[in-house]
Amino acid sequence: MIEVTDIRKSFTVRSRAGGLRRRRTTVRAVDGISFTVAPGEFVGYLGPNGAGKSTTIKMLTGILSPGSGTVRMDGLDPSRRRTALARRIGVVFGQRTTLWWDLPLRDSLTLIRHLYRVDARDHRARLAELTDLLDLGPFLGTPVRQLSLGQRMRGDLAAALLHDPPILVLDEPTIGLDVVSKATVRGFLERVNVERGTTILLTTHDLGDIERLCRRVMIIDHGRLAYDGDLERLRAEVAADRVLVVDLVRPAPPVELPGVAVERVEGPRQWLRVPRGTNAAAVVAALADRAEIADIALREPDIEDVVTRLYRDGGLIAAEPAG
Ligand SMILES: Nc1ncnc2c1ncn2[C@@H]1O[C@H](COP(=O)(O)OP(=O)(O)OP(=O)(O)O)[C@@H](O)[C@H]1O
Repeated sequence: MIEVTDIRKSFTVRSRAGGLRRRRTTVRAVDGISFTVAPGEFVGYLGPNGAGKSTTIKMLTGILSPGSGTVRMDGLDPSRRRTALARRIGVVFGQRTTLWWDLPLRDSLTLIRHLYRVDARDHRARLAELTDLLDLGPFLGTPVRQLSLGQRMRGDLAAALLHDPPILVLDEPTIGLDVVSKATVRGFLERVNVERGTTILLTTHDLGDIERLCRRVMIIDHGRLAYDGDLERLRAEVAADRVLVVDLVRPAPPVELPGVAVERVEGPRQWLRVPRGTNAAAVVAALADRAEIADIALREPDIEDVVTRLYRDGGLIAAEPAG
């Protein structure tokens, strides 16, 4: 169980304000966030760059203390009980590894057994299981520095789960992975969640991760929760529109078509928002009557669109408990 109550964290940033003068500004990285993740839930944590995701994750894992508010991970306060917490949670940061760079993967995993004081027999059984699920066998003897990104990520997942923690926190676990490695990692995470009942909080920019794995999503922007609820409801209410990216032969004023809003114009390129229920082919045909088209592409909404739209429209969907 993860319980977060009104956490906040600000950073003071110094910048040059011209000449020798320096300006201090305060960045409210996390600005009053509350949520609960029940045991066995698999929740996606999304938001645009700089929204406050990593800062939240750092507070959940005890790397940073909240400026105010409380965090309880399986009942523990992460910033005060880091050692006890380490045995109850697994953490994976896609951008860096917890493995020892020069050691073969197997030795890294053995060291982790000692760190977490896992019983030797339990360790053997768990390692065998994880080796099988993540197909680690072919590279257990390879030094971590020689592993591909996908292999290393599988090694990191094994390291995070060797001590069988009830909670797993993942920060961009599929970043940079190819399609096959992504599928392996996603399939593995799904099994861990379903078969072991592990509670998982997943931060990602990859909507594919979310679609495959999470029923509930939380979206953060400017340090606040903009949405907390069902993925399907979010898609239906917010991400309904698609965007037609049109390259005209010559720059032109924003095209006027019924029901279609021009979002952006850059030289000959225009971005047209096509609402759900509007036939994109009919829009293209109407457009072709008015202007000469050089190229056209239809873009499905991605996470950034969803978040941008949530804010552009000003009407945040009220946060609601998962259900
Ligand atoms: N140590 C720090 N010192 C100063 N400012 C920081 C620090 N860490 C984060 N910030 C600022 O806090 C805000 C939130 O950053 P955070 O890393 O939590 O965002 P994020 O959602 O994880 O972004 P990304 O998707 O780019 O990883 C940003 O404006 C960032 O510049």
